[in-house]
Amino acid sequence: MFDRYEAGETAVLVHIDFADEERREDLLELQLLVESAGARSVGVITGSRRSPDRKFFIGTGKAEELAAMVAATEANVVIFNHALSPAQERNLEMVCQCRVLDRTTLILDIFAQRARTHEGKLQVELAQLRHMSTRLIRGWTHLERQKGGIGMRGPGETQLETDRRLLRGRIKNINRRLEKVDKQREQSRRARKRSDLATVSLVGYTNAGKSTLFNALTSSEVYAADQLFATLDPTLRKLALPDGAVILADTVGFIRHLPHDLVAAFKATLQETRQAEILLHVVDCADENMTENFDQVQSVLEEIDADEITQLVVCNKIDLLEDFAPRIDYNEDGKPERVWVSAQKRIGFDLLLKAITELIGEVICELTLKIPASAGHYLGQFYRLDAIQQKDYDDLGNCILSVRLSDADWRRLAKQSQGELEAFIFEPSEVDVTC
Ligand SMILES: Nc1nc2c(ncn2[C@@H]2O[C@H](COP(=O)(O)OP(=O)(O)OP(=O)(O)O)[C@@H](O)[C@H]2O)c(=O)[nH]1
Repeated sequence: MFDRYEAGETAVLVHIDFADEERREDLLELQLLVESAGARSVGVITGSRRSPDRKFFIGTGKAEELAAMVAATEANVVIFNHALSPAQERNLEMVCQCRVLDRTTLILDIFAQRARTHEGKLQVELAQLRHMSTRLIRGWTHLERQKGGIGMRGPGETQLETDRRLLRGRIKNINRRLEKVDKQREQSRRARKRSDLATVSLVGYTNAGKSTLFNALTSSEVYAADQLFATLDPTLRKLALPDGAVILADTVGFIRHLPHDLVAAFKATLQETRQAEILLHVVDCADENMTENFDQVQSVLEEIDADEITQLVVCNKIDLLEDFAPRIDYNEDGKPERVWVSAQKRIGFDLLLKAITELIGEVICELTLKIPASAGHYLGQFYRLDAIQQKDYDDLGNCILSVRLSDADWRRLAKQSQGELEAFIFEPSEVDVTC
């Protein structure tokens, strides 16, 4: 990280307080993000507004104040804690005479630095290219083009100079390669399902301690660092439980207002989350923004249709709380709801494994359905989930289907069918089955 500081990327940060909760960001988090990107903050401009100014996002007076601070500090980049329109970026660059980046570009840059696998790199490149394509029209020529620096790193950095036609070609090419990787991933997921091991996916706000927990539980060496988004690619390991085993998946850290392009680009990674039987939602219980971060993660989970999956909240970093012993909190149905641990100090792991074991028994559902020929389209849905254990037909042409799938998948399908699938549940002994 130090060589990045030596590279001398100095930034003036701009943070505006909005009354509107939807637009509100956290200044401390921006500072962490900037640090994670390897830059050094040399000044901060703050203010409050009802809504963004069309031309500069901040008002004209603030824009002048910003330009003066850039000149005084000799900063080489301005970073906004908000999403800017291409026109606002261009106008601000004219006034400040330096590069101006928005929050999306900053997050994409961090992702570009951290991506480790082929798939992760492709996903980041795709998101960067999409973001860039909205900004290609602007007059870059008035600014000195330096190689490197925030927003210019990563696989897509040379693409700014290419025309839209080339950019579109590149996007198409990446999409094709990603589709291929996606298929391979799907195959390995199916193989995993066949092995009958449930998948437990770690989710959580960035820096909550997922990778540390993943490493400690599986004794592997996934990159864990006190930087945001140290994890970008899902990593899978077998985790032994007191009676059995599960697949543990480490996934990307979430953040509020995760750029939409990024959610789209990371679809495959998040898909891993969607298909898990249990989510371990890791929270940093020593962080004062704990509740807010928790809600942000929940809303991303909703967005990717993963909010129906059974969750166990892992309250991590209890070593930072005073006099705190590990424990399991149960809900009124007697199911484990929260476990208090320290991933770094390896405290409370026995309780965590106990809680996962207790939940695993509840999350797989096995059913037999009698599906009439007229509702044959449901079969494809079970095939796609690789949930079919046995398939027979009775004399009337009804399909007698034994399925094994996660409780969350079943609930999702049942909801989509508006109750029809539930009406097909039956006891096999009721009919005379002929193969
Ligand atoms: N004190 C303390 N620090 C912890 C604990 N667990 C993790 N950390 C620290 O928290 C920081 C973030 O941990 P990571 O495991 O990289 O977090 P992550 O959730 O994987 O982060 P992303 O990759 O950004 O999503 C690191 O500096 C860890 O050493 C803990 O139990 N106690």
